[in-house]
Amino acid sequence: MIKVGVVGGTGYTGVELLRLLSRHPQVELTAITSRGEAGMPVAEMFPSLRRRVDLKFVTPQDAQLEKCDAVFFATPNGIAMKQAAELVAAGVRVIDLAADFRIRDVAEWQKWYGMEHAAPALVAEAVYGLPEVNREQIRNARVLANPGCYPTAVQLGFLPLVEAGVIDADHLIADAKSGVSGAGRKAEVHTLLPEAADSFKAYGVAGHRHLPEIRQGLSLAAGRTVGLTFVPHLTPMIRGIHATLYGRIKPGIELPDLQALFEKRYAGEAFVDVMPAGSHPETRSVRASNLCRIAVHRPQGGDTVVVLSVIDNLVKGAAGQAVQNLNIMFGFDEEAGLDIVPVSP
Ligand SMILES: NC(=O)C1=CN([C@@H]2O[C@H](COP(=O)(O)OP(=O)(O)OC[C@H]3O[C@@H](n4cnc5c(N)ncnc54)[C@H](OP(=O)(O)O)[C@@H]3O)[C@@H](O)[C@H]2O)C=CC1
Ligand SMILES: CC(=O)N[C@@H](CCC(=O)OP(=O)(O)O)C(=O)O
Repeated sequence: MIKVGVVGGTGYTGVELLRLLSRHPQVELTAITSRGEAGMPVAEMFPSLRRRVDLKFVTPQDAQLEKCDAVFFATPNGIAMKQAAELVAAGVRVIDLAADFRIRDVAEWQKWYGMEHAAPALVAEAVYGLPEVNREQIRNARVLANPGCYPTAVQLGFLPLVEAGVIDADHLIADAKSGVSGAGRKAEVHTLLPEAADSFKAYGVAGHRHLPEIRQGLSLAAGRTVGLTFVPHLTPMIRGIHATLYGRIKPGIELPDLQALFEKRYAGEAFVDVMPAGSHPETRSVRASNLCRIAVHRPQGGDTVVVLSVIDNLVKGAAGQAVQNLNIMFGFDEEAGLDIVPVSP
């Protein structure tokens, strides 16, 4: 058993972590924080956790955190970077669900996130936690940068094509749609029911902070800087991301069987399901699970490959992937606590 803490236990990814960790056979939940609700029983705020989580919220400064083997930060950007060094020095392994350690180029991070980085040295040692790419490095990570939700869906969809060098890496297009829980639990006008329901809109077309993260991952896979157009959309659903990805087949190459390429790339991956040729995966088919379902198409046998990639933003896009990373870091079965059948409907 390992002792685990969660900083930010009142948010959407925080409560999702608690749902998953409370049924994890090798985890003892030890400290769950809230700045405003310290002292309140966790199950009073989240009755879904009654009989599962028998702790009260503590403040983010609570000494219990330093006694944990691992601490998750399910907090806004810019929080983990201030607390991680102290925890790491105390022997705690840190898993950040925010973006503090995702971008290797600190100046680039500061540009996109609009703040000064408090722990550049930890950025250098942090491991980017996309298990399907970095499993070996994740095993020894002291600081784990859990990928963003859009970056998970987009990278998993593009990777087989980019690694094989079969599409024009200068002109990748990712058209992605997210449910409203992607914006978190904090009160904001654009996530109010009358604002978000029965409507559909793009945002961040001029530049979204996930663009440099996706570009970094795909550039490493391609061995050169890729060109990417990324357009996120807000859809009136609660959970889920649907990414529709477009790539131009390089002229004059001998194109491999695309279905076989994807099946081979993800053979043995517990959480990536390559659907049969011709499929149209639904976000509903991964709801509440750590799965990414992918389908690859080549419409009319033309020069464009279309990949459809779906995840639950709160699970494979956040808390589930974070637990998957914890499992790898501590040598547990990678599926421990994550053997979940998606909820449908
Ligand atoms: N929602 C999603 O789909 C995804 C989210 N993420 C990332 O995960 C992180 C959490 O997201 P989400 O759960 O949606 O956010 P929420 O807004 O729902 O929750 C944020 C949590 O952080 C706590 N918190 C806020 N400020 C501080 C602070 N200064 N110190 C300590 N705790 C603080 C809040 O608790 P309290 O106020 O009670 O202290 C709350 O529990 C974010 O960085 C987000 O970008 C990543 C992938 C997907
Ligand atoms: C729908 C929605 O608002 N989604 C959020 C992205 C999700 C998120 O929390 O960002 P990180 O993965 O970087 O932590 C957004 O576009 O800002």
